[in-house]
Amino acid sequence: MEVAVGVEVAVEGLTKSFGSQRIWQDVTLTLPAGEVSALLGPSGTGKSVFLKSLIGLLRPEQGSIVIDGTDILQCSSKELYEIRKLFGVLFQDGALFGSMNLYDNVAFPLREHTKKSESDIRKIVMDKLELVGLLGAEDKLPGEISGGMRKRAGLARALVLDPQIILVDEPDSGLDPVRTTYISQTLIDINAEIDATILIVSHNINLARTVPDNIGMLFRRELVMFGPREVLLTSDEPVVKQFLNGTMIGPIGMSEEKDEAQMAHEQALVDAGHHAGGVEDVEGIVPQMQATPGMPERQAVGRRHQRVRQILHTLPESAQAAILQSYDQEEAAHVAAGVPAGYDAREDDTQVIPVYRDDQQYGQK
Ligand SMILES: Nc1ncnc2c1ncn2[C@@H]1O[C@H](COP(=O)(O)OP(=O)(O)OP(=O)(O)O)[C@@H](O)[C@H]1O
Repeated sequence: MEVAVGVEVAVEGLTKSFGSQRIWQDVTLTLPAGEVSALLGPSGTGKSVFLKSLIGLLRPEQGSIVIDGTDILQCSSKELYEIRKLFGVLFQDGALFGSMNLYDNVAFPLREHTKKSESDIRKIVMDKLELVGLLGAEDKLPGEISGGMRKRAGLARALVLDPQIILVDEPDSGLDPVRTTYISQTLIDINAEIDATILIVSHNINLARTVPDNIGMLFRRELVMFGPREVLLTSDEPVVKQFLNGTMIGPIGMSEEKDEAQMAHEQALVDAGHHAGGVEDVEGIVPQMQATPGMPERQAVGRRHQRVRQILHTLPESAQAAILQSYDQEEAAHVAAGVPAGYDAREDDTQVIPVYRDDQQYGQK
């Protein structure tokens, strides 16, 4: 089945400062077209700044961001305006207009950027409100609904122009774990349906381990790693390991920087039986969320597996074994669910995009 693939976002050597404060430097990564990626990192590492840079709301002083053949740091404001139409963005608080009801909020981009009739607009708005589970709430004002509903309304609005790239800033902030999972499911379903390229910024471990195809990690002003979930979830890189397990043991401290003495002290406490926090017992490759039954097969999974198979031999042996085992389990689950065998065996799939240009993306600097 030929499915349109979303747009790749290629970031190279990106550096951003505010005055003398360096936020991050030399960030290089490619968001593979049509896949879901997540950018993680402790609070304050500049994840939101990165997201805003991708749509040209903030201007990094060095590097390039190439979207659909255009470097948005070099292009004219007219070209940037066109590129922005490819995006749908969900900001942390939903960024709704407080004086407009949900219907008008969601209809806003259609009225602003298209010449569609009000009856066409109604169809699209109701469709998106249904997708995020807000049918019946169209007349409510943002101030009258919960944070989770505001977030879902923000998502509906981000989707009305059929974006090819969807940016989501902390979908979980202010939401309980169940609502967070519903939002995650919606994002996975949208990816299955329209193959959009999605970037989620978050520090939610659960989301990071179960939702994205690719994971990136910002720490101490650097992109520590960026690559397929299988690679990050089996990584021995201390920052990645600590973050994905949410423990106190590792380089990340309360105030981000931690010295050797502090690390040794904490390790000694844990060796003596103190609980380091976190969820260590579920290390490794946990199953990824799947599209809701009845949705199209998520094409991103096959493309990602193909890419990982190409670099498998470069990974530690234990990681290779864990990855192959996880693929076998996924395949078995699919067969059990009635999906035809061979779903991942697309060695000759011409849709696979050679995305990665250097080893840095896998943290092998
Ligand atoms: N417009 C701005 N002007 C000056 N400094 C800014 C601006 N926007 C962000 N910063 C600074 O950049 C740093 C990174 O902020 P950012 O919000 O991107 O972090 P984050 O990783 O998203 O954090 P969190 O997970 O807590 O939301 C912070 O020190 C912040 O104060």
